[in-house]
Amino acid sequence: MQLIIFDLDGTLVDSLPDLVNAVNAMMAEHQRPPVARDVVAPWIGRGSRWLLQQAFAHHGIDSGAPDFDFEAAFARFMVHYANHLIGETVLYPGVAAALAALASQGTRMAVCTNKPERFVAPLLRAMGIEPYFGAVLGGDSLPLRKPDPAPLLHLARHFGVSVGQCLMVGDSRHDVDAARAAGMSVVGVRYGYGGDADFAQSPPDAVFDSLELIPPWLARQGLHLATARLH
Ligand SMILES: O=C(O)COP(=O)(O)O
Ligand SMILES: [Mg+2]
Repeated sequence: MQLIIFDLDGTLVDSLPDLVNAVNAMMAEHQRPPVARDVVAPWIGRGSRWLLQQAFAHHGIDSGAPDFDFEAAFARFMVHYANHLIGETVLYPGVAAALAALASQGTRMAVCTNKPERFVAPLLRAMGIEPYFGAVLGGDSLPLRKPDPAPLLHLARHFGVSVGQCLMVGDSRHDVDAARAAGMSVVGVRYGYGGDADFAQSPPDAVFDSLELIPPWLARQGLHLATARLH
């Protein structure tokens, strides 16, 4: 693989506690009780607007109603998330080691997340992994976001590689759907927010419990391809 494109939330970082803190700061502003982490988890992966809409809907608030100022609420949510960006967020086990192993093999890497772009570089920097990535796209970097293939195709073009030379790594069906639509290979991580339920709907080529299993899997794939070429 020439380029590995990583999803962020649920794949590289466990940002659920901070996203929940931001959601619940919003709920408090709207006189609603906090939402539990396991309720919020499946709402992550389709972008911040969708996450906020789900939280309002959970408490019976129609954020699409004509008299509801969703843009004002979204702006408040962005302020809360900026305040909670790196409070409790951590790298998943094995991420640092896997990125180091891939970088040492000369693999180029990028991040494609639906999280708003302004948060992505500060978060990667705080986690100590920013230097690994040659490009980063957020959910508002382009007119279309995952599951649309546009950001993945944009990254392939940016690096000057074909889609057949790209691997997407993600935790949700939106990652799988985007990769399939782009014509890229895709593997899933089971520990994130989509999990087996998402992968049953949109099956990746392989599913792993740790990113550390990806470099040896890639090596085996390379071996298989080489063997196939010999025959
Ligand atoms: O939905 C989000 O805001 C982020 O999601 P992603 O990093 O999993 O794309
Ligand atoms: Mg994700």
